[in-house]
Amino acid sequence: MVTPVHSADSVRHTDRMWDATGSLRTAIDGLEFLEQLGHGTLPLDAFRFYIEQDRLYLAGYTKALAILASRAPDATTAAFWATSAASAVDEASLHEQLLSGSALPPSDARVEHSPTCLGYTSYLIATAATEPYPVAAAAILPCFWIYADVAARLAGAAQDVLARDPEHPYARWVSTYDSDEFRDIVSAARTLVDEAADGATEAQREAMVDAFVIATRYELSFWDTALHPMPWSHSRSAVAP
Ligand SMILES: Cc1ncc(CO)c(N)n1
Repeated sequence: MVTPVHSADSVRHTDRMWDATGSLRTAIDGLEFLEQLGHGTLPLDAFRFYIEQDRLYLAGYTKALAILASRAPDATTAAFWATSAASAVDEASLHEQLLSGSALPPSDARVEHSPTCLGYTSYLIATAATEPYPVAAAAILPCFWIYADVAARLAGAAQDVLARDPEHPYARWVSTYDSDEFRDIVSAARTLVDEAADGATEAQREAMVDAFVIATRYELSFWDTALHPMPWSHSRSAVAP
């Protein structure tokens, strides 16, 4: 029997990637933003800022997924990433509805990427375009997995919010990501990343862990900076007429 190169143990490479983010995930679990989101006590303007940034994020994420699709090893894998790109557009239209509806305070300020949002989307697009396919796939995985993990934990608290107000925008956020449908997608994405790891070199497998850690750090920062903004050191108005 031919033994595959990496079958010396049965630990999935995505488990190793997950374990490497242990301390970041502990920090995510303790985020005030998520605690308040789950309990419905998050200030509406912080949620609006998050949704505005996430709309910009989703535009970049869609492109990163489309690039990843073009680099996939076979048509089925390409179709999975391309379908995810299309789903991100649907997700963005939900954001659009939220922002134009009356649930959130109106804002006429011109929205530009926060440093975290621009850093994250630029990182995903650059990695999808220029890194080996297994590393590019690993970088995109936290977007799926961390969201499902967080939403599952927030679901209990959100039940209470939903019971009080079935239309609450925060409850809708949790139910989008804490769903069987989304869990199945996360599981399929994980399988594809494990398959990519099976065919990767040892150096690429290490780079996969690094990419997963970097993207998880951005996930943490994305929520954190919605409540505790880390704006550009100079605003646009300081340089533009
Ligand atoms: C920052 C971020 N990561 C992941 C998702 C899930 O698509 C999202 N909407 N936003």
